[in-house]
Amino acid sequence: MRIRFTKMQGAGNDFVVLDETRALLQLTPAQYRFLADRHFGVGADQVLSVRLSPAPGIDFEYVIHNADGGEVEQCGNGARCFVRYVSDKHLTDRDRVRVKTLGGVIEPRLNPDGRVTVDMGAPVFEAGQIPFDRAGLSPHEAGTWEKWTLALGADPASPKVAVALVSMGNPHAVQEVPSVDDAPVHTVGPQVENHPRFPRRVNAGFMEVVNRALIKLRVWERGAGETLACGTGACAAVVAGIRLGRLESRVDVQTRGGMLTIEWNGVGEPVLMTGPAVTVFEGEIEVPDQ
Ligand SMILES: N[C@H](CCC[C@H](N)C(=O)O)C(=O)O
Repeated sequence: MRIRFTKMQGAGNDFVVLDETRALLQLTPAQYRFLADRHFGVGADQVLSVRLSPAPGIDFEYVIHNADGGEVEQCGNGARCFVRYVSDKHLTDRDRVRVKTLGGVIEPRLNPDGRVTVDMGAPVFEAGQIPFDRAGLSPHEAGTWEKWTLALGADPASPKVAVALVSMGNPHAVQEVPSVDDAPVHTVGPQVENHPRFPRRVNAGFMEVVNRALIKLRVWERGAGETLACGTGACAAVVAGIRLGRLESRVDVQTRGGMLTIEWNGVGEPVLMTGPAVTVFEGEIEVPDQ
């Protein structure tokens, strides 16, 4: 099957964007993996599908697949690219749209300065909330949303990490580190991602607090590995830091791919994320029938 795609990136988190407003492509997980493959396909962290919505008051549906082919609830950097895409393709004449994802309704809007702000909705804290269900807990793991101790091995003497559990529609386990440059992202990241505490896996954030208005962040993403930036991960890290009294209500997040700005005014309030959204190139590719 030959399909057209648009390659986009938001702070270096990159995407294959598919226009499904006229017809659904009905791709398989293997075909999503092919599109995301950096050697045999286009190459991306996620594949984003743009669809119309039948629901009143909702303009579009936004379907997100990770590079491993799995469908997930939310993608923040992708949401900025989403509104840039529908505006550039004249699929809407408005700068602000309401978009339904598996993880809830979000509202991205184009700003005059070319950056994009997304109302990401309100965060959810682990309290037996989905997807932080309690299945698979071993006796020596326990805690509250802000300090959940994860044993990184079956042996009781194995190393442990303390994470803050925040859902932005998709699940995040954030730990504070003295330096993101020295953080064990590629060893501890996969261990947290695949920990039995998270039956649907989890995104593993590593946050360095520089001051009350600036953090550095690296994220080992569920289903994609370390990305240059993670929008929902930036939201989750800042929300955790604010609730723990470590950060102000407006924080710049320095990622390896660029700067994001997160604003949050407290529990029950929406998280606003602002950052770049760039179209890199358009293309066509023959996708194997799998
Ligand atoms: N890997 C994430 C989805 C993409 C999130 C990230 N790219 C973002 O910008 O929020 C998950 O499995 O929940």
